[in-house]
Amino acid sequence: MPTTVIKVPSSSANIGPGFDVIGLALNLYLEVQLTVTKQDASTYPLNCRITYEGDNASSVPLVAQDNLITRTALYVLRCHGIRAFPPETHVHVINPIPLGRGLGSSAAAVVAGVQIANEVGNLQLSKARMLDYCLMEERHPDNVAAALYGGFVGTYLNELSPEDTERLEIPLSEVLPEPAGGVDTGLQPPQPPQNIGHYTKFNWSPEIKCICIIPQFEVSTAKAREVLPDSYSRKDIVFNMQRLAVLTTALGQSPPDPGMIYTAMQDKIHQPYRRGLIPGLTEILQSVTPESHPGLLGICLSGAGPTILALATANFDAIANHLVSQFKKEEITCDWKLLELAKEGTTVSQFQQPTPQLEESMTYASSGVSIDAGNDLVKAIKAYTAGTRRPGADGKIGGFGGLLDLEAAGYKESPILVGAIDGIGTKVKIAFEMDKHDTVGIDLVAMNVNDLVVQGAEPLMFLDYYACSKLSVQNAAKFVEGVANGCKQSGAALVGGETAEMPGIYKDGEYDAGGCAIGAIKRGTAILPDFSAMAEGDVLLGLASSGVHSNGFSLVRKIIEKKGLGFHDTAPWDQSRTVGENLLTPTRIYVKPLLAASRKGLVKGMAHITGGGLSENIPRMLPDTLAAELDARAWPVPDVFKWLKEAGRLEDSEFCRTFNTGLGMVLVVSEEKVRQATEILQEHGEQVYRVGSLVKRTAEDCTVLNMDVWNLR
Ligand SMILES: Nc1ncnc2c1ncn2[C@@H]1O[C@H](COP(=O)(O)OP(=O)(O)O)[C@@H](O)[C@H]1O
Ligand SMILES: N[C@@H](CCOP(=O)(O)O)C(=O)O
Repeated sequence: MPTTVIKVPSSSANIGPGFDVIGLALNLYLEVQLTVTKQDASTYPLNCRITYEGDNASSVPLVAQDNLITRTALYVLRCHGIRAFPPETHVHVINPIPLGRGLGSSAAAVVAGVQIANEVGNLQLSKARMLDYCLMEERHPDNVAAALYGGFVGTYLNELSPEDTERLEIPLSEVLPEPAGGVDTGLQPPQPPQNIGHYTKFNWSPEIKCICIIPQFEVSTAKAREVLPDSYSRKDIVFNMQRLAVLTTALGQSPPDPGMIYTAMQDKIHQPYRRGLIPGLTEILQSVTPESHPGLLGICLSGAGPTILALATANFDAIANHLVSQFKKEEITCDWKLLELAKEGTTVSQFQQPTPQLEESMTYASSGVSIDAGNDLVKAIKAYTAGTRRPGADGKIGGFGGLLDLEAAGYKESPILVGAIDGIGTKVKIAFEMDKHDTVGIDLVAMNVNDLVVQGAEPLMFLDYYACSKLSVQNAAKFVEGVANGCKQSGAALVGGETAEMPGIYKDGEYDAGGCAIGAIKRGTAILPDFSAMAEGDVLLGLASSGVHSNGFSLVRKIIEKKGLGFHDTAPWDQSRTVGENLLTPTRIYVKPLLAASRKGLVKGMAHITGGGLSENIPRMLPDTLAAELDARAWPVPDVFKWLKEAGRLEDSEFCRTFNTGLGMVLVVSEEKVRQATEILQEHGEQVYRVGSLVKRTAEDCTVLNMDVWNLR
């Protein structure tokens, strides 16, 4: 039996000066699971069974003619000559939107009701017509337009003909079957006029997040409208219109301008009159400014209150904690939520529930693992893997194992095989935050193939492992696109992988990834590092990194958080990109240049600078008798590292034990081969620095001289 899932976003209306005009859909959703069993009769009134979980569950009526959601559905059905729900309709509501707090719970309920009628009555209503029905009930268009269409919207109501105006102004009790009115009331309720309201969507800057401070008491919107005057002075109207015109554009600009937005969010039309309903309102609104709380853009009452909406780009906890403590002075307890714009409005989707007999016999899918999604993914990524074919491997996937013909790959004599396995650590978290999944696969390949190539091995094949809670074919396919991209850069064929759906292990929307590369070294060629060839006085060459690469991200995220930055904020060290975009820069893959140099016998050893930074990785390529001595003045430290070092107050030694500091690879080359090695590497696009030399080992295995240059600005 199919279940229809209707998801309606919450909304914040007015945003200061836009009383009854602007609405902002937010990513906190009312969900209705709707099932019609198609049996002959039902024992429930109007054939409708309601179950409810969520805010105020104990006080929400569970009778079809009383509950706002089903009453609305009934009104729409009756306008179409359908008196009751089809037997038996089960409406299961999951509602995290707090009721009566100014977050559009009633608008969400009304929109859900209209959608339910559209589904069970097969009415095929357009969204514009649904808006008419919604407006027969919620007479202000701001919340319902946002809930229905999503985004940041501006709305107006049309001037209607006198008859239509009369219809629209019919009191609610005459429109809807009144709770106590029984089955015959509202038999022929008034149809809504056509095109009661219009809306448009404004841009919304992706940096802006919505801090909602939700006091633990209700203010009914109806009551909060009763306190408003019937007319206003021209001065007050002009005050609001001036701000409103600026605000709708200012909130779409990137980066948003706090100075402009803070003033543009002020209001003289509703907030001053509602302060009697919300203790301390005026003082609380005035208690924060962009100067006192950097990151804040503006503050206002959300809808009719009592929720306070603070728009901000950073410092969310500090702003929220301050506002919660202001309410505390009035002895009011609050919750708070950090919400974001819900771009999409109401969505309707279907899922097939197991039939009653099948409910007994469980399926793999019922436990949360979808074989079909896995198959869809394999289809989606076939083209990517095919793009990685190379001599010896056809880049096809789907077999039990991935094959590679060594002879066809150019290894006539049995070679030395080298294997590497690695992950990308918590860099994936930034991919989740940015909803950008096509580059972390490159990082995964880089971490493995860079480890192979430092031994002198040519990467030949790669296999990846992607584990998640629920498979998003789209995200996983993007991830594999990145893996294939990395494979192409390093000449390895992507011969297989594993996608694991493990409900309960990972958080929704998150995943982890690992990968394994196999490479080969021709028999007779040096396996690196070549300890016996290394000598005091050998030169250390460094190759520039592309940024943080894939290590140290737990520390990076901590520093970003400590500085109150979000991943969508402009990077303080790179004004052209956001923090997240900059940090997602893929790890550089050094395979082709390093193979070119090592195959010419120009390199004695190479160190891939990963977790452990310079200090821990360089000694891994050295014999016990030799140590590395680097001069920190010899290579430029990228701006991202300068910022991280200062923002995290990192000690020099900690800095070079955690990060690559600008060098992704360090090579040992004899003095006479430095020029040739440098030329070959530069021809392959590398930036090469002479960063130090090998010295006799005493106590330290790696010393970096002149680290104080890292602290000069
Ligand atoms: N999901 C729901 N189911 C039933 N009734 C609801 C639901 N959501 C809202 N309501 C009704 O709407 C009232 C709140 O509406 P309103 O005063 O406009 O506040 P809000 O700012 O939350 O929209 C609730 O007290 C309740 O009667
Ligand atoms: N423009 C309306 C908005 C009411 O929003 P709600 O979320 O409190 O229902 C008003 O200010 O009255």
